[in-house]
Amino acid sequence: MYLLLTSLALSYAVVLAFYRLFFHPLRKYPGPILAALTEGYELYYNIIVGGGLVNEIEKLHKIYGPVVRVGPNTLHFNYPQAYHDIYTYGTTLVKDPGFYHGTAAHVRQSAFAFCDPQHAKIRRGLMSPLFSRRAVLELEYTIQQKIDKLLAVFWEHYNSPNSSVEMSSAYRSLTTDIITSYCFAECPNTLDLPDFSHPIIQYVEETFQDYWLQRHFPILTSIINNGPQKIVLWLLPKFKGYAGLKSGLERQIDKILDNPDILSSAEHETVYRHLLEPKGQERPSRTALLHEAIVFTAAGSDTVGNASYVGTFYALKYDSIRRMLSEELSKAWPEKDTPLSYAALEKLPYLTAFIKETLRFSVGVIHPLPRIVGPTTPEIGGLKLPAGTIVEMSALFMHMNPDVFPDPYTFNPDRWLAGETNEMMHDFVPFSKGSRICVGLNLAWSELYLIFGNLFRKVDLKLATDDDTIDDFSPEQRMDYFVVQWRKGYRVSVGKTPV
Ligand code: HEM
Repeated sequence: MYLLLTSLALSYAVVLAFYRLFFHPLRKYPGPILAALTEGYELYYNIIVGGGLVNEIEKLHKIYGPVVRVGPNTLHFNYPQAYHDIYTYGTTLVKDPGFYHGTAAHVRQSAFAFCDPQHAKIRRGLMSPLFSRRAVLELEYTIQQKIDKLLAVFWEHYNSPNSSVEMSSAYRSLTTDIITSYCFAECPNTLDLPDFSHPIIQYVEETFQDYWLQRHFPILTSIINNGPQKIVLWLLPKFKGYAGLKSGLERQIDKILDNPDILSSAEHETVYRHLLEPKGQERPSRTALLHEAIVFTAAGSDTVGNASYVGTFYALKYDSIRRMLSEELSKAWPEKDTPLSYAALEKLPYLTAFIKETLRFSVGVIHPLPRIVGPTTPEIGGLKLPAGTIVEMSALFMHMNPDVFPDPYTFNPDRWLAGETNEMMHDFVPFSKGSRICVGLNLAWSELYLIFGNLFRKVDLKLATDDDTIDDFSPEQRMDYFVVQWRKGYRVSVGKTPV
């Protein structure tokens, strides 16, 4: 019996391999044979190498050209027209369920994980009023309050010449408190821990690191959610972060469901209020509320935290950048103890160029975002592809395209100030494009203006270097866990600006 089953399985594998290599509609596209044969190629770079897929794809494009078969049924592109086609043909291309239902298995009922464009549109419609520019302008005080708190921690705990701040955790604590206050009118007060060691910071980082296990073994998420917690976490300790994040948010949601009046007494509008009072639509379930809350906490903190972290590094590494920021801010903001609004900061040309360069360079969501070609999808980058083909292009390849951004691996805000920037703006896609563009982009912009504005106006930061300090956010340092993570980090010393 075993012999029969084994020979059947082997025959199936041989026939499948033969089909994928010689009869598959993508057979004419170049790429490594192993990638054409099996999804194991992607698994190897995601899990065994550990966040290595984007770097590998970069190498593959150098060998095979602008279109590479990176999986049995997947093409990765490396030219702007293809990116624009994939992400703007709206509902004719959908998010790939094979990818999103695995990677986002822990948040299956969130807008982020919905692959059906209609479902995503309805859910996004419920939440988007909280993320409109108007709402962001009304609630910017929630951002300013947390920045003030970070600065107070700096003055109180890091004002001696021998102390230094680990900036990744500091920024992630700040952005966690911001996003949770903004979305839920309640936050874990991670900034109350002056060494920035609140467990939620680690939980979020670990949750992203679990993405590839979930992507390739989606059953793990069911086991973690439904099995006895202690045993499961003993067997799968990597998922402790996710379990911690989830249980904290569950407590918050249960409190609200038990006593919905809490929402009307909250300091300001919250995402729960929008979700629980849908006009003419079905109210999302407890699980859906939880899944949205996890997405907001993770997506809202990691991405802005990463951008702040990378941008600050270059402002400190290159004195000219730091000087330009300080001078512009001092002129526009003479009374630094009176807050300056986001609307005023937005008008500053150098700060704006610096933030654009930061978003270009830091590529927060670095993984290619896979979409499935539908029967009515027009050509992608000039190619007519069969329905069912998975197409993708990482934003990294847009932002590091030397034809549009000369010398792309140099951090250079001046590129945004020298003459015509239309072409760069067209290919500047930190938040993706089209119907699945980032929900939180208005909030992200305002956070970055307020964070950089306040820090470079009020704090005299200096890089505190040692052997472990990163010297460049270069390809060798980056890891692709859907979001970008870095192998090395940096610390800073803190002082007050003179006036
Ligand atoms: C610099 C900061 C940010 C960057 C670079 C960024 C980038 C992105 C990108 C590229 C996507 C598309 C993902 C995909 O198609 O799979 C996305 C989606 C999303 N982002 Fe952001 N994001 C940022 C900040 C935020 C913030 C502050 C929030 C706050 C709530 C947020 C919430 C979301 C949500 C809910 C989605 C899913 C949208 C959907 O699938 O329809 N993001 N983001």
